[in-house]
Amino acid sequence: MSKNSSTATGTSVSSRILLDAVTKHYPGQSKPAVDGITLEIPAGKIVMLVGPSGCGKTTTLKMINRLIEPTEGRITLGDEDVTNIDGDQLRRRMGYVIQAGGLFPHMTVAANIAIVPKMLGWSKEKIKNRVDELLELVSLEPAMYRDRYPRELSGGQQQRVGVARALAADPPVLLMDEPFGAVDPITRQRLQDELLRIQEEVQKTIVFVTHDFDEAVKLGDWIVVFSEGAHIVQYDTPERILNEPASSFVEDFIGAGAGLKQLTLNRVRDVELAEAVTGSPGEMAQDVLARVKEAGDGHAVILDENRRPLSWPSRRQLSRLETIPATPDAAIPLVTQGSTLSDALDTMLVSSAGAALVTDRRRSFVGVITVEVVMEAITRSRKASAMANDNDSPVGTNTGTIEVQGGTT
Ligand SMILES: Nc1ncnc2c1ncn2[C@@H]1O[C@H](COP(=O)(O)OP(=O)(O)OP(=O)(O)O)[C@@H](O)[C@H]1O
Repeated sequence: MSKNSSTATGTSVSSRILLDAVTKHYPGQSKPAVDGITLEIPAGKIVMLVGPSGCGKTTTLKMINRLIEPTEGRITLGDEDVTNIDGDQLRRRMGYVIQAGGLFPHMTVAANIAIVPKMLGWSKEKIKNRVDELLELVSLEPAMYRDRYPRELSGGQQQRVGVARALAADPPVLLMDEPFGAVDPITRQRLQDELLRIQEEVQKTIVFVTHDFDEAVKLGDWIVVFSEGAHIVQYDTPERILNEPASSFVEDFIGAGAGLKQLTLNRVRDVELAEAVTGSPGEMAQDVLARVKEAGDGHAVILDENRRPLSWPSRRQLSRLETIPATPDAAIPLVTQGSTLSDALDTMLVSSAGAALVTDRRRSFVGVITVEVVMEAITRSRKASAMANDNDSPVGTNTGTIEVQGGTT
């Protein structure tokens, strides 16, 4: 549901973007890289641009913030034609995130995030508060990270700072070009989950380029499948693209296992979790073991004082302990309520536990998800016809100027 109103981190109103018969012809190229595209990006939604290499995704994205000038056509943001306004000014209103965050190596994390607010002449106090607020938003402890340099961060942390920087001046639009392309699959999964959580709070209009169809299904409210020349082969919801691919081109692009990909559409919070016996550090292990036996369980979840999972010992491990240690076990399979069932399944398979611990937004324990529950969900989503209401489908064609329909949302 898009809210389109004031947000948790600012007061800007999201805006619809419209590319109206936009063409990009690079000098010396025989064919246009983008061929007369008309594309509506609804306000407050995530629209994913996917397609084979060289089909014109990045060119389309960069024309929106005028890093690339269109050869023909018009682009509007809300009611405003932005084709002729100053490019620098426009880019302050559109956050831009690229692979590896694109951070300036000689500037601290705080200085990187503060670039646009400084240009806008904010006071030192306001900038400092905003930097800390954004670091919190992207799950980086401000006191620990604000004075570090990019080289002192992991790839995933750099990417988070990149997102924080793009959000700094609370722009209505975020443009993201393969932002998670350079990180390992587990970090990528976390960053995707975080983006979805942040989007729940900030409700931006997001255009996101990716090579990865699974990423498109997971993040997109809408997906545009391009062929060469940014020709729109299908512009639809992830459900409908999976269930009713418009052509064999789209089918090939989806690849094998469309049924399994449906799992990307369901989240852990949508399924029933199992309860678990819990224990605390310092308790007698035999007391915890007795509770595990009484409940007929195989394991106990050890929680810290904030109910965050520390470890997940089995009966056998408990029987070897005297008191429960406070040592965290980095290898326990953990997912959040916002994780997709597909990611949950991956986590379980990697850990071979056949189950994973589920935490909420504050990382507190809420229950256990099992492989059985995920398998049931696969059966259910196969049966469910994913016929979403298509009245609100945004416009996407390559056939010339469209009539602009009602308002900015
Ligand atoms: N500066 C340029 N000059 C000439 N041709 C270009 C330029 N930039 C891109 N192109 C061409 O335009 C087409 C579209 O490129 P674009 O980078 O938009 O594709 P893409 O879909 O983002 O590709 P990828 O997924 O590989 O990043 C390609 O054929 C590319 O070779």
